[in-house]
Amino acid sequence: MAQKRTLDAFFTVVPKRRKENEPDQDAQAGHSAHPAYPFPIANLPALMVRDVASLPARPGRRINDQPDLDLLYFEPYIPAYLGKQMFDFLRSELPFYRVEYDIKRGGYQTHIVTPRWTTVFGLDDTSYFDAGGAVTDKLSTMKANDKRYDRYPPRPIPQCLDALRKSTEAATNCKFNFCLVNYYASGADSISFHSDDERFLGAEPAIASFSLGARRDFLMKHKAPRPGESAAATEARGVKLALGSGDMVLMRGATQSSWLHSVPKRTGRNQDDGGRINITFRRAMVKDGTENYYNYNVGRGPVYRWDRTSRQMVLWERG
Ligand SMILES: O=C(O)CCC(=O)C(=O)O
Ligand SMILES: [Fe+2]
Repeated sequence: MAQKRTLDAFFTVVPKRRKENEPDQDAQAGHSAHPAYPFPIANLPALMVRDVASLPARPGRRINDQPDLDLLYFEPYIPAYLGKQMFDFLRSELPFYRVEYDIKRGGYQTHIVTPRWTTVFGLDDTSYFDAGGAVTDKLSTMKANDKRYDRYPPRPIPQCLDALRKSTEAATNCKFNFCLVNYYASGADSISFHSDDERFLGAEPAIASFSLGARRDFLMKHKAPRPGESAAATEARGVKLALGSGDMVLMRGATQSSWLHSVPKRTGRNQDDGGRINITFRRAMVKDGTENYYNYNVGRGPVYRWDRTSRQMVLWERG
């Protein structure tokens, strides 16, 4: 019920719009525009783009001292001053969603309200955006025609996130075509134990995961061994990384197939330490990935946007 009260409160707040005579701080940098965006998304100012291009701030440290675990931990990847700027920028400029869906759990239909704000950009490896922004099939170079793209028209990764994607590709030797963003407004927002091992990512997917803003615990535990599998896995200890602003964890190899990860809720004194943004870069190989990511990170509900005055996500109304 707390969830419902919070949502009702959001509906009553109308986002503030820039007045005609107020300077647009992004005027010089411009915007990323696409018909599938709910609104144009501001570009990162040139100075920030320059700074992002010089990352990572530190080399990554390998963590592979446990069965099937292969992490590369950059602590940090983004220095504090830039992490703060990026946190404020992305929270203010991106469209966010509070996705709801129904699942069957233990024979019962359950309604899920995703316990965090989400948004997603990208397109799987079978297609690309042509110069005009049209989703185009790689093989035929014709406009892609597939029902999996119809429900949620794919959105190109905006410049403000693409700068970091390029840096991450260079630092990791991996390719990424998707960018998922989570915003945890407080300790009440969370992600439960799961693995990102969907078939559409292919075998041994590499996922780069950035933290900005409040420090939150990132917990990992080994999956139960499947029948006939070595019991060595059961000897694995849990992993706890207290991820700070600017940190990046690359999860690769057998990590997704063998381990679960979560960001648990925080209660008591730590609940209101401020928001946290998580950015993950991934590579979806096939169209099912595009459909799945938009379904669970954009969905069919309303768009929200950060309001600097009331300091909360408010319903965004086209206008
Ligand atoms: O917020 C995080 O650090 C983790 C997010 C995550 O696991 C996911 O989006 O799949
Ligand atoms: Fe995950």
